[in-house]
Amino acid sequence: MWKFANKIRLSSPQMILSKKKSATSLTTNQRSFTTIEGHRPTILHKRSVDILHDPWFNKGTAFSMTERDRLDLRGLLPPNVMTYEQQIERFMADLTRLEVHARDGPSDTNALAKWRILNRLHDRNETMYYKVLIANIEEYAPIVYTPTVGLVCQNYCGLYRRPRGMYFSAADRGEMMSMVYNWPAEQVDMIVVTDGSRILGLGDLGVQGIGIAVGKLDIYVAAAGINPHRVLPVLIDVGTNNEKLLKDPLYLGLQEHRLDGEDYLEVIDEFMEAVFTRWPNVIVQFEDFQSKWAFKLLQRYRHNYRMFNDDVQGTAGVAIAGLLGAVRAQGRPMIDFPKQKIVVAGAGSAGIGVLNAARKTMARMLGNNKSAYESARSQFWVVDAKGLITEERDDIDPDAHPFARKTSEISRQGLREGASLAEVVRQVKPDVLLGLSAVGGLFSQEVLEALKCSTSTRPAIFAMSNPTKNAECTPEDAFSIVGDNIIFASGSPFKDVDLGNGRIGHCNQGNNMYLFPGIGLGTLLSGSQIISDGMVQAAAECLAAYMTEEEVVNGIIYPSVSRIRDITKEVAAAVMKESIEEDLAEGYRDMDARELKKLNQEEIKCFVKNNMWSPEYPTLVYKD
Ligand SMILES: NC(=O)C1=CN([C@@H]2O[C@H](COP(=O)(O)OP(=O)(O)OC[C@H]3O[C@@H](n4cnc5c(N)ncnc54)[C@H](O)[C@@H]3O)[C@@H](O)[C@H]2O)C=CC1
Ligand SMILES: CC(=O)C(=O)O
Ligand SMILES: [Mg+2]
Repeated sequence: MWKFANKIRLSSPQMILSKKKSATSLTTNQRSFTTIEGHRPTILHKRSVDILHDPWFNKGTAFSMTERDRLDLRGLLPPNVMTYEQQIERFMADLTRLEVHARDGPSDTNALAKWRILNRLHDRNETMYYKVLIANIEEYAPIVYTPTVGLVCQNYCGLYRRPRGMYFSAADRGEMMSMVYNWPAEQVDMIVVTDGSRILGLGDLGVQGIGIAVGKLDIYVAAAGINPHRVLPVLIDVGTNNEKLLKDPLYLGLQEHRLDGEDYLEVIDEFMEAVFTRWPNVIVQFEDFQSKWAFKLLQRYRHNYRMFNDDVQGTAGVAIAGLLGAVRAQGRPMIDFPKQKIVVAGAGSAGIGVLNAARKTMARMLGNNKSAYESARSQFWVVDAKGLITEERDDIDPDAHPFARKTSEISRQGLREGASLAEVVRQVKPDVLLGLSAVGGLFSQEVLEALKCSTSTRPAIFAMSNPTKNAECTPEDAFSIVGDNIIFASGSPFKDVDLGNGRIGHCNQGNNMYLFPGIGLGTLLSGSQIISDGMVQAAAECLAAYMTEEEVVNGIIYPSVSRIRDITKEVAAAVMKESIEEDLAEGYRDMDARELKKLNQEEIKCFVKNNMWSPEYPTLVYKD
């Protein structure tokens, strides 16, 4: 029997299959052994990701729940268990969709093919992957990040190959504290977590949203030099309200409607407790949670955990830097910012985040008192799906309430509750038109024509929604309709516009990628246990100050992506400095809080630079 057992230990399901096929040539004894063997388990000497990375044993999404528990795989795979047939169907569907994907892609028709090639390299050789990414960041950030990452998430169930990251689902309640130990890394510095409820401007993509967490962490490694062995993408699967995914037999997530209320909070609470128990110094970035939860979760956790919400806080910081750049581009000092009239289209997590931060920045410039705060409010007009938001609206969202225009004000301005964006722009003649609506083409010809009457010498257009097809307008339309003199920024990259006669209309990328890596790195290296408003503000001010006078006058208000590692280092140093000044810094490794306090600005920058990971092959030695 032991002899048999030893034989079986070396057997794989594939080997058993081949023995079965040639059963006719075996003796009766051997034949009956083969039949029994077919039902016997294959004994493994591996656990967890080592199994998933071994093509001999890997079953991918077909591991049953009991196997996942037995082999420490729970959480390492999408929650939906697939049959062999479904796996093949998914694979074949993906193969045949290849051409459609290429056509459906953004301006680069090969974008998805490039993503696949890069992804395969990522699976094979991380060092080489990040070397390629860092050296060609301008070319490949649009592939691993917006816009292509949006397409990847939309098609994730077809593209899914090797799992990357962890999945915590509503079905894992009560198990997360142990599941978290299935992740192979002893130390995790950075988690990006999403519940997939609002991926870029593409809506609820459920479990497929994990792609955005992977993409953001790629930027963390490339821009901030966070060690890739210490990052963890996480998808919390609480179901989906996307009816198409609920009906799709090949969908990899839970096929039930999203949890809500206390049930939802219980899941997120349990996840937070689990990851901070295993890795007390981890930083958690919340990403692409629908607005309904984005603010609530931020308030719930920000005072007790090292976390921030990128869409609310990172976007706000990037927008503030761009808005200040736009003031400078008009040839005015930044202190004139409180005089800017700003129309914002979109009052979700991103729009409201920007509005709150812009109002605070103005108020600080005006004296930081109650009247300054009130006066700053009157510089904003907010338009959402129902038009201009005023206090006359019945079901006004509490987060948008502070920006609802008063009836007396709007009647003076010839406006009304629900006025269209074009009407608002026509009447207000704003300095800035900023879109975070997720509605592609919202800045229509009519809206852009209306902006021609802006009272600004240099109107600014921020079409910040992602991915490319959700941008509120293209730079071509903006420059050709409003004029050559405008400032233009978009969330996803566009090419500069040729204005003729050797002149260029600069297309800036206004994306939170310029801040979140530095916020994360600065927090990590300071050892701050929370991320304060001051730290985020310091990051924004650093980005604003990064651009030279000459660049800004030429309409360049954000750095090129090729400089992202340098700007991230500066942002991280600014975040660290602020955390030291606020007495939040508890130190990192050998650098304790007292030592940190002794560092001057240059020394902080040097400390940051020295702690950024770079892709180099280490010398490897074997130790039992
Ligand atoms: N560039 C960047 O760094 C960032 C860009 N974003 C983008 O911002 C967009 C919005 O994100 P969230 O605020 O989280 O989404 P959300 O879904 O919470 O909010 C969208 C808002 O747009 C409004 N809206 C819808 N149709 C409209 C219309 N026709 N006119 C005016 N407003 C309209 C909605 O009423 C809602 O207030 C997404 O496309 C996202 O990709 C988000 C974060 C960062
Ligand atoms: C850039 C980003 O975070 C978003 O579009 O949601
Ligand atoms: Mg986001």
